[in-house]
Amino acid sequence: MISLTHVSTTFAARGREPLTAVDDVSLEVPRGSIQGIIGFSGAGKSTLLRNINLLERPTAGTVSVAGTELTSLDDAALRQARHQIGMIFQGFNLVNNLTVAQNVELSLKFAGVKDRRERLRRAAEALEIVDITDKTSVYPAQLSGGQKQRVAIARALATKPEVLLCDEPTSALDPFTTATVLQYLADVNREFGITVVIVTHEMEVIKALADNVAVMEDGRVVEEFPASELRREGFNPRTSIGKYLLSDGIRLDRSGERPHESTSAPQDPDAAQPGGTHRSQHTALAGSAGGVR
Ligand SMILES: Nc1ncnc2c1ncn2[C@@H]1O[C@H](COP(=O)(O)OP(=O)(O)OP(=O)(O)O)[C@@H](O)[C@H]1O
Repeated sequence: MISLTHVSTTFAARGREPLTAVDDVSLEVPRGSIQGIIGFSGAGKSTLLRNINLLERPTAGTVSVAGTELTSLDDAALRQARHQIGMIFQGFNLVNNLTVAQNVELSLKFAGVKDRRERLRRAAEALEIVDITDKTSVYPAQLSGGQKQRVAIARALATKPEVLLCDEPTSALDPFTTATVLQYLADVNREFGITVVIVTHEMEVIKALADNVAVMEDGRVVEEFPASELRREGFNPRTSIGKYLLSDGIRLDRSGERPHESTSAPQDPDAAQPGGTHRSQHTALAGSAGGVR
């Protein structure tokens, strides 16, 4: 369904060293599956996600979605093809001076649905999918974070996309609301067969939702595995960053020792514990992957 072949994205700014955010990534996402992309801050996850709908055009490589090679399309054809790809963001990106219904209707307007009644009907239908029909006339400021994300999901679904790209969709939400939003994403994947790609730094999100996992570091996909592996006892990710991401969340060093910084990735994060070595992994990873949230 989604096929990335040798995709690279380099940002070049005058007076600065070019920065390769995505470095020669090839990835296949099967139709109807949920692909998780995980990695530390700065690993290139968001850039790779934005490469899929060409919100960020890769500097090299090809991107195909549903059999169409997006990287070969002209601007008009690309605008049309993008209607097959919905996207939601960490910050929801709703238009504050439009009501909930108008926010969803706007995406249909952009998609070229000319008839207003048809737009309103489809907006209501999309809002029903995420059970938020009681809020159609309110403004985003009157909604909770979880409600805003549900409206954003409705807006993304209104054009009946085949693919839904999710950029840290639950990072701004509490755990309970996170579970609710993930449930809606799981439901739309199952009910409508929508292929989902979700970027997150939260392993819990990957465990709950993904079928397949890609681990990114320094712009590269360094490891891929089926998410079911995460539930298998004895599963041991191949790379140190994969192992680290599997570890049990935040553990603070209370020893008072402050190991000197290393710029290389840890060799054996399983060995982290307790009293000192863990922080050195944080600093080591911060050096190699741009920091840990
Ligand atoms: N438009 C841009 N111009 C220049 N550099 C950029 C741009 N967008 C991203 N970068 C850089 O590319 C690298 C990868 O960024 P990206 O946002 O893709 O990482 P990420 O893994 O999604 O991080 P986070 O989890 O913090 O969002 C970072 O070093 C970032 O500063």
